Amino acid sequence: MKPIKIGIAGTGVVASGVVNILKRNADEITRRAGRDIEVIVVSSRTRAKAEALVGNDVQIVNDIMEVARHPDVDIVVETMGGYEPAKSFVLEAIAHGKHVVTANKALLAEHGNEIFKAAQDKGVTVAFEAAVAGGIPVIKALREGLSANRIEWIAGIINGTTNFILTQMREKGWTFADALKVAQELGYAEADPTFDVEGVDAAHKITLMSALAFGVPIDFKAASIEGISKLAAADIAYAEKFGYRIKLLGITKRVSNGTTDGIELRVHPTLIPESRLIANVNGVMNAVLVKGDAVGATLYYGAGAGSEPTGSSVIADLIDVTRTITADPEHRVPHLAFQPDSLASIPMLPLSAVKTRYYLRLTAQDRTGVLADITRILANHDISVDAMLQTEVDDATKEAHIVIMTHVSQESNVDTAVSEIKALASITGGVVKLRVEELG
Ligand SMILES: NC(=O)C1=CN([C@@H]2O[C@H](COP(=O)(O)OP(=O)(O)OC[C@H]3O[C@@H](n4cnc5c(N)ncnc54)[C@H](OP(=O)(O)O)[C@@H]3O)[C@@H](O)[C@H]2O)C=CC1
Ligand SMILES: N[C@@H](CCO)C(=O)O
Repeated sequence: MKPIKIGIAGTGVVASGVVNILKRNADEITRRAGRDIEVIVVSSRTRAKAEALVGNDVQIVNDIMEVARHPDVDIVVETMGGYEPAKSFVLEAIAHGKHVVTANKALLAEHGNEIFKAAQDKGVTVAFEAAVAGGIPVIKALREGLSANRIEWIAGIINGTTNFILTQMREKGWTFADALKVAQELGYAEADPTFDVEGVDAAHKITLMSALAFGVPIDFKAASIEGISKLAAADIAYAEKFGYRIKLLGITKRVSNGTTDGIELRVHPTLIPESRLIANVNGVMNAVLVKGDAVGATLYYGAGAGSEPTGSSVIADLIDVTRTITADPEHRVPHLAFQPDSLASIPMLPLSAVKTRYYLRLTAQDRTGVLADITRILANHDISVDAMLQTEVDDATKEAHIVIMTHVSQESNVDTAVSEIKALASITGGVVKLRVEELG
């Protein structure tokens, strides 16, 4: 059979992984795909960079649209990142009847509904395994392996950069800034690393997984997002005293009971019992826990970023698309796991509706009655205390830290209680509030 012809936009970290693996594992890939997969054109604004990657036998163009419109290309690979020109490039390629493989979660979280609709209308596929959790085939698991299940929840460490930073800070005492710099040097971070550290990248990924899990349209605006930039080393240490590790988690949950029906979609630093496997996922590694009603909890683990791990996912998509390229579009796996005319309209729940356990850290003056005031306020808002610790009073400031672990409480009640606690004269600093997930 004649080779499948590929055009790649971008010559960066991910594109390099794709090109290098395609060269190194050409035989294995052909045996799996049933035909050769051949890169025939790449775009680059720096010709020398592209030549160093693909040599002289591959066409190199300056204008990405030449890749999108190339008459011989069957599948385009979008590895530029960002919203534009990536969106125009992908839509142009679809309009020209090309299948698309992309690693761009930002693009799909913001514009995926429009892009998948355009692809469906044109009868082409947009594949995006590399967009979520780097080298871990979790999109495949959600779309295919778990398709018998009602998915109950997903919780994942889905940003390699922040997990790398948290690990280096905890294990090696690195500063946040140093750890981020190394993550950038290793090619893990986004072009704008605030997407990583402020939780936006994880929110893009959990938004895509939420749509796949629950059969709803992609709704990035519904995500509540909190990153790790304000996380204090003191809270990492106190959490450990209670037997917990702090990880940046993306969480999506279907809540369906007598009083609430909807989907939670959130990213925030989270306390996880240190006995859980996922609490021990370190460095750039990612892990995604998926709870299905039939299968129970399943865990997917692997490198969440980096050139070849991400290239591995891109090529898996290339092979998948190659295998189905001649299939009737109706018989391909739907983009969002559910048939496009079967997407449901389920409300997205606000953060105030979340019910979980909470970690609170207060800085208080050493005054009689302060603990009584705090516990009275918590009790008034239906929040019961599971455990508490108080540090020794600092001689200089006459302040101590009070750390409280609550039982399951409602976020809106906790927020009201926190405002009242902050207003107490004896509370001198802010109140740190972190969520706890048992993930049992
Ligand atoms: N790095 C990683 O570990 C992972 C990255 N991803 C995603 O993969 C995508 C690419 O990431 P990565 O490879 O790290 O990014 P890089 O910055 O390393 O590479 C991006 C490439 O895209 C090209 N490019 C960027 N902007 C433009 C533009 N305006 N016009 C034309 N070409 C452009 C550049 O090519 P040139 O300079 O040659 O023109 C550059 O080589 C992103 O969506 C990212 O989120 C997903 C999973 C993991
Ligand atoms: N910046 C992302 C790349 C992989 O999506 C991360 O660190 O996880």
